[in-house]
Formats: sequence, structure tokens, C-alpha cells
Amino acid sequence: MLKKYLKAIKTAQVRAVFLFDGPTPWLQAHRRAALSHIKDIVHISDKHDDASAMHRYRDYLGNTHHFLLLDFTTTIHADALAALLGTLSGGGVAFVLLPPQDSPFRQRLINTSHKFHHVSVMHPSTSFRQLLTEQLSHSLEPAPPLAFPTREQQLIVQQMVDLPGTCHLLMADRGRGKSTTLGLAAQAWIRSYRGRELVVTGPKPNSVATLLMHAADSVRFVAWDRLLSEYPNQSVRLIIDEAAAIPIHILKQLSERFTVWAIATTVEGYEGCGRGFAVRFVDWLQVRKMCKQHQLSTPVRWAPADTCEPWLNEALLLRNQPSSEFTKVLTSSQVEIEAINARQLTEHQLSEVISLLLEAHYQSSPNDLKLLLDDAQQHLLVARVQGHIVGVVWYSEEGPLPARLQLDIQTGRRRLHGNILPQAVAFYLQQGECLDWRWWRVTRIAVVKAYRRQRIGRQLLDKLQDMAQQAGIDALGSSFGASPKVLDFWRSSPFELIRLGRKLNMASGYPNALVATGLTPAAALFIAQLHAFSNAELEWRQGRPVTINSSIYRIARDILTGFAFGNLPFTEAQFSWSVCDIKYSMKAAGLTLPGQILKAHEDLAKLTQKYGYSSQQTMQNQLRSLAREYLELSR
Ligand SMILES: CC(=O)SCCNC(=O)CCNC(=O)[C@H](O)C(C)(C)COP(=O)(O)OP(=O)(O)OC[C@H]1O[C@@H](n2cnc3c(N)ncnc32)[C@H](O)[C@@H]1OP(=O)(O)O
Ligand SMILES: Nc1ncnc2c1ncn2[C@@H]1O[C@H](COP(=O)(O)OP(=O)(O)OP(=O)(O)O)[C@@H](O)[C@H]1O
Repeated sequence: MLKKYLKAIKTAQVRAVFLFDGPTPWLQAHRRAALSHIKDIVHISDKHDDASAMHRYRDYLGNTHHFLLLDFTTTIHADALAALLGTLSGGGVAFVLLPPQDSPFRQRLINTSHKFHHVSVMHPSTSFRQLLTEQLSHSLEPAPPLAFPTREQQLIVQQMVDLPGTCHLLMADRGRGKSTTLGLAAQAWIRSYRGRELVVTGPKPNSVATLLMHAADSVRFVAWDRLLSEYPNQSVRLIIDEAAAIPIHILKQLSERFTVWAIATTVEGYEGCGRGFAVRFVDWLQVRKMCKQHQLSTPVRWAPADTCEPWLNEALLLRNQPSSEFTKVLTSSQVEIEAINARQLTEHQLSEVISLLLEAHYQSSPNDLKLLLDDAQQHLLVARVQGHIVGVVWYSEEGPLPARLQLDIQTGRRRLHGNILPQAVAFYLQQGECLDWRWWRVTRIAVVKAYRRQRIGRQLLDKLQDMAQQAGIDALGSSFGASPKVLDFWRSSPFELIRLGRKLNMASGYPNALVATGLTPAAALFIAQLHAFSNAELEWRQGRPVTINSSIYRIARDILTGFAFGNLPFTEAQFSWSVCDIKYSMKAAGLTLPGQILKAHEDLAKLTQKYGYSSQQTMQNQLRSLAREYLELSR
């Protein structure tokens, strides 16, 4: 029966998904059976050594697979589910082991599956034979033959060759033949413009394998970090494949430094940078370069009759209409704000919230839907205008953290899941007292484009603050990629900047910012002090003189102590050391420090080279022992 079913779905070029819903021993028996019967099966699990770890799912993107075994018995990884099913070819089968405990998200996968043939739920009481017989009763027409290359592909290849000075954007869903088109275009390029070399880059060599296969030696792969470090400006004509899995600021650098002929990417948003990648990067690119967007709508990895994709779109709320760009003016009386949990929203409201998050936030992905539905610490505030959701705050409860773990958290030996704000303050700023507080963290805030700059964002934050005050919360805060506009928004609110990281976040291309506001007198004072410290650090980074008060000095000593005892890296303590040095100079302590070390523009790598240390580690260790001595002498 199984053979017959596999043959039928292969002829129809549709994919089959089996969701296994039952107790652990039964799930494990099916896992073992799948592994023993199927040789080339992609096996992903967090539990078993013979599988790839769940978080490595991106390693499989850009390729085509016939069998998948997704062991979600610990927890469902919604991003991995969406991404990996996109690599399954027509006629392929995915076995998905659900966790034994029920949850709203798990239930959502099961409930939505009932509407789609070939997405079936297996229970211990189900006979596999019966299930397959039932599936076979739905008509399975042979797939219409697919021309290679398709009309759509031919047209794009032709336009790419005809317009060599344009940057061609191929943005389409998974399995539409993007990489193949680029491979064919590369071949056509070499035929038409003989001798002019083409280079392809992507997140990994493996992720451009399809492109290389179809390019027939007309192009070579160079990793993007090598391009940026070793290749002179304008030295290559470049194709970028699987662009959503490359950080945006890297894509920007590549586009500025080289002639980018084509960029291909999916737009669903679970590959790395998220769906906002498309929004942000294409906006950025189009004002700088002549661009042309191409459509590839017909799936080639499976037949149009496939049901797996529409199932995923419904289950994970992936297909949303982009919202209107035109400003809609409102009066404040129109806006209603309501606190609600995702589980209480209607299907329509839930899809409004998710599409707003997906559109506005580069890091949003299907895992957010799962978290919002399954995790009791996650809450929403929604702003409605005439019944439609136009703004949302997603906030999470954080802290207090168990007393027995606090020291380990502050010294960086432990990091608990979630609880981002208290842990960041305790670790980076070495201020452990906030680990006892109850925090609410704004995980995301977003307002529909047409309604921005009309104080909806601000009203949402004000309401959140009132609710937090009533609930006896100590502090509110947020952590995000600090683009100048987003920082302006937060700065205009009662939230204060308490840390601006020095490194750029790989996904956003901006440094990470922490903002907070204290709701109890003690928390308000504490946060005001952190804010003053952070301001002083920003002045120092810009080379301006820094004014130090007693709380800035106290925090600086705490941070320097954290560095001296090996908890923090040097770059996190450099400013604090310079604060301490102003208050009580190294010289006065009878110690000498190489001249430039406390200057903001010097980092450890440069300093290690400059002062001839054998490694950054050696230098850091020496600095640590010097810091210990200094702290002792300057007490
Ligand atoms: C944790 C996080 O989510 S951080 C990421 C924040 N979210 C996003 O970036 C998603 C996309 N952006 C948005 O959804 C919106 O622009 C938001 C949520 C940032 C702001 O929502 P809005 O309702 O437009 O903000 P609101 O009208 O309340 O702005 C209040 C003040 O903030 C400042 N501000 C808001 N947006 C901007 C901006 N784009 N540029 C400069 N200042 C701004 C202004 O001072 C503004 O007052 P003004 O309009 O009187 O000058
Ligand atoms: N016109 C075609 N006819 C038949 N097979 C095709 C055609 N175009 C592409 N293919 C094959 O279909 C599969 C998907 O194509 P490709 O990898 O180019 O799509 P993609 O949109 O880049 O996918 P992904 O988003 O997963 O990277 C590949 O195995 C490819 O060889």
C-alpha cells in the first residue's frame, strides 16, 4: 500500500506530510522504523545523536530532499518546519513527530491539516493502511509536464542578458526555480560576454549547489567574507543567491563594493534575516541602483496541485496582504487599546497581528506565532481603529530569577532562556540587583504603515506603563536593533537608553540597544543611573570629555571588577576603565598601561597587534591582572 501511495504522489508530484500524534514510545518506534526503511532521509532532532541538531536546519536550505524526519518531540520548531518542507520535492514525504504534550500551536497544526489532502495525522489507533487508502481515494492527477526551462525562467534569463547594467531581483517563494534561473543566466552571460568573469556568493557553498549545477562552470563561488576582505572594489560581477540568509549590512557592503548583477531570495522570512529583509533591503537597494524585479510564481519543485504549501501558509499565517502605504489620518478617539493574549484572538485578528509583526520586524518568523500561542509569559496589547488592528505591543514577563543562579548569571556562567533584560543588565553592566525584579519586556512594537506618526505607538507604551504600574511591576524595558528612527521613537518616550552595544547585530546591521523605565522609586533611581552611565559612554565613544559622578564611578568599578575577574571581555570594560582612570589614575596607583589602551577607537585586535602581544587572549590576561592590581590599589 505504501509503495502504491508513494508512486501515486510521485506521478502527481505532490508532497505528503504525516503528523504523528501519540505517546513517546510509539513516536520512537516510528522514528526508528523510518530510519531503518529509508536511506536518504534528512533527520533533524534535538534528542538523538544520529540526527542533525534542530538549530542546524538552515544547512539544508537551497537543496532538494525526498524524505524528511522532523523529530519535534521536545518542542516544535516552526521555522525549521516551514523551511525544511520547502526543500521537499514533489513525491517526497515528511514524517513529523509532534511533542506528546498538547499545546495551542500543536493543536493548530493538527486542526488546519484536516482541510488539506496529503497532510494527515497518525494516531496510535489509526491504521496506516487505512489512512493511505483514504488518501488514495482523493483524485491524484498526473502532474502536467514541466518544460525546462519554463517560460518564466527563459524570459528572466533573456532580460538579464539584455540588461547587464541592471541589478535583477528574483524574489519568490521556495522551489520556484530561482537558483536554476540564475545558473542558466550565468551560462548565457558567458556565451554573450565571453571572458567577463562571474562570481557567485551565498550563505554557504552548499546553499548555491543548484545554481552551480545549472551554471556549467560559467561561474565560481567565493565566500562573502573573502570577497569583502580580499577583493578590491569593483573587481567582480556578482550574483548573490539565498540572500535572506546573509546579514543585511553585509549585503549592503557587497552592493556598494561590487557590480551586483542579480540577487535571489525567498521572502517568507524563516531563513535568517526574516521577512523584513525583503522590505528593508530592497527599499535600500532601489534608491541606489537600477533594479528590476522578476516574478517566478509557478512551483517547479512540486506540482501546483500540492497541498503542503497552502497548509503551511494557513497553519503559520504566512500569506498576508501587504498593508496600504497611504497615510490614514485619525482622531485619537478612534483608537481603542486592549490587553489580550494571542489565544483569545479570533483567527482573523491573529492573522492581522502576525502580518503586522512579519511586515514590520526583520526578525519575525513562524516561531513567534508558536511562542505567542504556547507560552503563558507572552502577552499582547492591540490598538484598533474601526475594528481593525493597526498597532501591537508584544510583551513578555521577565524575572525575578532564582537567587541560587544569580551569581552565575552575573558572571556569565549561566544564561537562562528568555529573561533578556535582567540578564543583560546583570551581565553587561554588572548590576545584579535587577535580577530580583519583575520586568515586562517589549519584545516587539509595530504600527501599520498607514497609521504611523499619529501617536499610536506612544499610546500603546503609555497603556502598557499604566498596566505595569497596577500589576506591581518594577521596570519596563526593551532590547532591539538600534536604527536611528527606532531610537528616536524610544527616546521620545519615558524609556531611557541604558546600553548601546558596540558590535553590530548580524541580522539588523545595527548595534543592540537596551532601553528601560523604572516604575518603583528604587527602580527609577537605578535606571536613571544606568542612563547617565550610558550617556557618558556615548560621549566617550565620540571622543568628548566625560563628566563623572559617584554613581557612574560606582558602576564603572563594578564593570572593571567584572573584567578583572574574567567575567567580561575587554571591550565591554574599556570605557569603565577609562572612567576609573579619570577618578584615580593608573599613574597615581604606580602602574603603567600602554598609552592608547583606554581610547574608544582602539579595539583589542588592533591593540594586540600594536603592542606586539602573541594573541588577544594573552593581552587580555595581562590586562586583567593589571586591572586587579589597580582595583586593589585604588580602593
Ligand atoms: C522592540 C521593538 O520592537 S523596536 C522596533 C520598533 N518597531 C519597528 O521598527 C517596526 C516599524 N515601525 C513602526 O511600527 C512604528 O514606526 C513605531 C512602532 C516604531 C512607532 O509607531 P508610531 O505610532 O508611528 O509612533 P508615534 O506616532 O507614537 O511616535 C511618537 C514619537 O516618536 C518619534 N518617532 C516615531 N517614529 C519616528 C520616526 N520614524 N522617525 C523619527 N522619529 C520618530 C517622534 O518623536 C514621534 O512624535 P512626533 O510624531 O510628534 O514627532
Ligand atoms: N524548469 C524546470 N524544470 C524542472 N526542474 C526544474 C526547473 N527549474 C528548476 N528545477 C529543479 O527544481 C528544483 C528547485 O529549483 P531551484 O533550486 O532553482 O528553486 P529555488 O526557487 O531556488 O528553490 P529554493 O528557494 O529552495 O532555493 C531543483 O531541483 C531544480 O533543479
